[in-house]
Amino acid sequence: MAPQGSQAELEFGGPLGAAALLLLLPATMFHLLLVARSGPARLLGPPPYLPELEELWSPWALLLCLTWLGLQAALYLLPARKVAEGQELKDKSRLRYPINGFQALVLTALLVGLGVSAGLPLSALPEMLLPLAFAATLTAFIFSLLLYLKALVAPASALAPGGNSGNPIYDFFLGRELNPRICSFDFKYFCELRPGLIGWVLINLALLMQEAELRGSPSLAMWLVNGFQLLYVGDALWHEEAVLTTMDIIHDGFGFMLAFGDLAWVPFTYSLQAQFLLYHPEPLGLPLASVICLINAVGYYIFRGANSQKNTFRKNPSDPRVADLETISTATGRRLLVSGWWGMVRHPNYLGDLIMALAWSLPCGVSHLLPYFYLLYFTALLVHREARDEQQCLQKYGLAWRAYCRRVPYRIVPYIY
Ligand SMILES: NC(=O)C1=CN([C@@H]2O[C@H](COP(=O)(O)OP(=O)(O)OC[C@H]3O[C@@H](n4cnc5c(N)ncnc54)[C@H](OP(=O)(O)O)[C@@H]3O)[C@@H](O)[C@H]2O)C=CC1
Ligand SMILES: CC(C)CCC[C@@H](C)[C@H]1CC=C2C3=C(CC[C@@]21C)[C@@]1(C)CC[C@H](O)C(C)(C)[C@@H]1CC3
Repeated sequence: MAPQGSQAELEFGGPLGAAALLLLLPATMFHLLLVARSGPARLLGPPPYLPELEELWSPWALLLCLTWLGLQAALYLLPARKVAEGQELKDKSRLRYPINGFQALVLTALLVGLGVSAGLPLSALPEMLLPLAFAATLTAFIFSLLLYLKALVAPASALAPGGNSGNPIYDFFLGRELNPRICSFDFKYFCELRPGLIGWVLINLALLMQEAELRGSPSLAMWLVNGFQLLYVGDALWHEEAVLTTMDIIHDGFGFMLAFGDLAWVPFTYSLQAQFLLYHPEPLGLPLASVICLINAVGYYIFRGANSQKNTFRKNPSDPRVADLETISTATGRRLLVSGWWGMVRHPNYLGDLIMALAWSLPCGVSHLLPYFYLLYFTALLVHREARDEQQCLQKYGLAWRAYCRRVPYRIVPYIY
């Protein structure tokens, strides 16, 4: 049995690490936003200047940010094509989740399309990125504070395995409650997939439109970055149910890390390549563009194949698509796949995701390190995530997990790592 509450091993360097990340993550996001629009675009140098509060704070940006959250919340509440059940909780119950994320994406696209044809100046959005990021950070901070307070009155069975150390900074950062809800509105599930991911592709689109205004038409590089990332977001929302088996939903509490990650970090840093291209146009020929498309397709094939194989297997191990795969039994009754994608490395889905991350940076050329920030950050995130997952699986499956590790020795990249 995993240790709970204050006895659980502290992650992210404990309270000190959490306090440092509380400051470092927003600072990095603002650094990237400032550097992307500067001439030298130096990832590792100092920011071109330090913005004054007037440049960051705008009541209009806050209003826009809250309207966006309100719109996505309204779309979340619309009737869903399906209601899915989550994994079994400590008290043996299962929560229910609406599966209508893709519908929200399509309806948002329709609304934005209507707005633009009625004169909505979407291409003005890139000029507002700094105050919008500030408003999103402020919203995430206040929201996390409310979540922390809400958890004070939550029953012990509703608390996450981590995030309840008793140290307020650590617990605020990691999140105390596992699935904070008001009635059937699940805040973590809502934030993980909707406002941030859809916001990200909307920012990308606005950058594409501004490039078209500036240069007559969007560049091929900008089309590729927009297309690849739209595919990624569309795929996440199409396979929305799969998020119910991720570490974030099953294990992590909902605190500043995920609230800031979902609402601010994803839309404003994941759109970095498109931001870079607006200010640093990169000529791209068709032969190189085709190679980059091929890299993205290979990454997507591995990512989707691996994620779908595991989800199908976890939902129904006798499904004909996975029934022939080799498995090993564990003491919990759940089995582990040891052939197919999951027999190649222990995290084939991470490998596919990383290959796609490379394809998103390549259209920006190799003259700057900045567009490769996502690839570097993502490698660090996935290596750390893999180690956390490994720890959790060892606790869950014990000897069977060790047998799996012997059978499949590489973690993410075959024969390398
Ligand atoms: N773009 C981004 O910023 C991010 C993207 N991601 C992506 O999210 C996706 C989900 O990632 P994440 O939640 O970290 O982890 P995974 O989807 O890899 O899930 C890990 C879990 O899968 C199960 N599992 C592991 N090995 C096996 C096996 N051999 N057979 C069957 N089940 C197995 C275990 O849970 P159990 O046995 O309990 O089912 C384990 O805890 C990934 O594709 C990742 O790339 C993740 C983070 C950030
Ligand atoms: C701000 C910090 C550095 C950490 C925050 C991490 C979060 C940004 C990520 C944690 C797990 C995520 C996932 C996705 C987006 C990023 C975050 C929230 C995901 C929704 C992206 C789309 C994928 O298809 C997915 C598998 C659904 C992802 C699930 C995990």
